Amino acid sequence: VSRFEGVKMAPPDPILGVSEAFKADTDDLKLNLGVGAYRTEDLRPYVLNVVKKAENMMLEKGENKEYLPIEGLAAFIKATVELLLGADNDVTKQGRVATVQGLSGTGSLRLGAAFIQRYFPGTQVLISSPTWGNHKNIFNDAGVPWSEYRYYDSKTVGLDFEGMLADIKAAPSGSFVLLHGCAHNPTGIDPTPDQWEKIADVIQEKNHTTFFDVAYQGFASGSLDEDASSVRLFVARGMEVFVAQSYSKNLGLYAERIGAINVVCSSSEVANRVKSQLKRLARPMYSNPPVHGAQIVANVVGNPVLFDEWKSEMELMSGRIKGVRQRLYANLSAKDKSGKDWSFVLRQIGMFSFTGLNKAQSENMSSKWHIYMTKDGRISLAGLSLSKCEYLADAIIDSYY
Ligand SMILES: Cc1ncc(COP(=O)(O)O)c(CNOCC(=O)O)c1O
Repeated sequence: VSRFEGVKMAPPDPILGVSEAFKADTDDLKLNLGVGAYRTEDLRPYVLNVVKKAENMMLEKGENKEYLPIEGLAAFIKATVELLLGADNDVTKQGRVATVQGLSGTGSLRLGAAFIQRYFPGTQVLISSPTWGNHKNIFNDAGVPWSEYRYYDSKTVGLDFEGMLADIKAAPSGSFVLLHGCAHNPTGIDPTPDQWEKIADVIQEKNHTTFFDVAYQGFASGSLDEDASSVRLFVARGMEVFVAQSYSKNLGLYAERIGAINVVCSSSEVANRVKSQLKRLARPMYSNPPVHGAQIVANVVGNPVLFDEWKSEMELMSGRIKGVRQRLYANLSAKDKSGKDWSFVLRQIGMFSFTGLNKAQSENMSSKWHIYMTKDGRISLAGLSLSKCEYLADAIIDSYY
């Protein structure tokens, strides 16, 4: 008898498990609106032109395969913090940011969580309700307790701003507050600039520390600067913040696992100590990070021509998603005779639309219409083409009523 008899089968991942179900479906009409991965109009994965050009540069130059330092590739670290805070940001110039290359957004969140567990054992992190499916797993496995702040208001299909502020205010002083920098996943609902100011006020009043999760910079609005404005607002106020970054979406480097954890500190002396402890946590976790994705980011950002081309490709990707959002809304409002207001589909930004479909209704979407989405009612518009919007609208209306 095996020693592992007691090991039970794990449940399928709420997001990646949807893709498995999609693959098993043999119907030609099937649509995968589960995983947040960009597809072109003909529903194929997209490798950005700038990524191909950067890789050609690397092949010509010839890269060795030596270990990177624990903190990652120096050129990447310089590029990633400048993208986040702006090239001329004095916080960067003052050396007040501890930046360590992470295994994409997930690994960067995990490293930040490990730091919190080590230096603030028992202190909780507040996460939005709902939030990205993996946030709870990351903090659970890092041994960081979490509780939820109200975020989504199903009545208005908008932000429960009063509830959010109240819950952040009610939390014990010195809690960590996880905020999506832009393109909230799964709701697609972001605070307005004025609301960000009020959120910063409460966090400062309570001596909380913000943990920004920035997985869609440049992908939500098409502008790198606009999508970083919430982070830059908090940093401009002199707040110390954690920021996890990911290049999965905006540079399409999903499987390269490239991201960073940044800790903005009150002085460079503190930043150096924080960075040394982040490295100390990374070393026994994975020792040092992979070079390929870091080199691509460094080459794209470090080359003005490629950087500009990247910006236009991001506008193209976010523009295509805005187009399907509008087409979907047009079909929903034209077909639904009940007079329901579907305009929330237009107001939401980023890769996702939070349809308000419940678990049973989203199951009807897959069983009857072969459309795959997460059980919380989220659909990834990145997996939708203009030509499929009518079919999707029919399915949503059929499932909704
Ligand atoms: C908010 C957020 N943080 C972090 C991440 C981390 O992604 P990665 O580890 O690939 O950088 C993601 C990626 N989402 O995954 C796709 C999906 O929700 O269907 C994310 O959405």
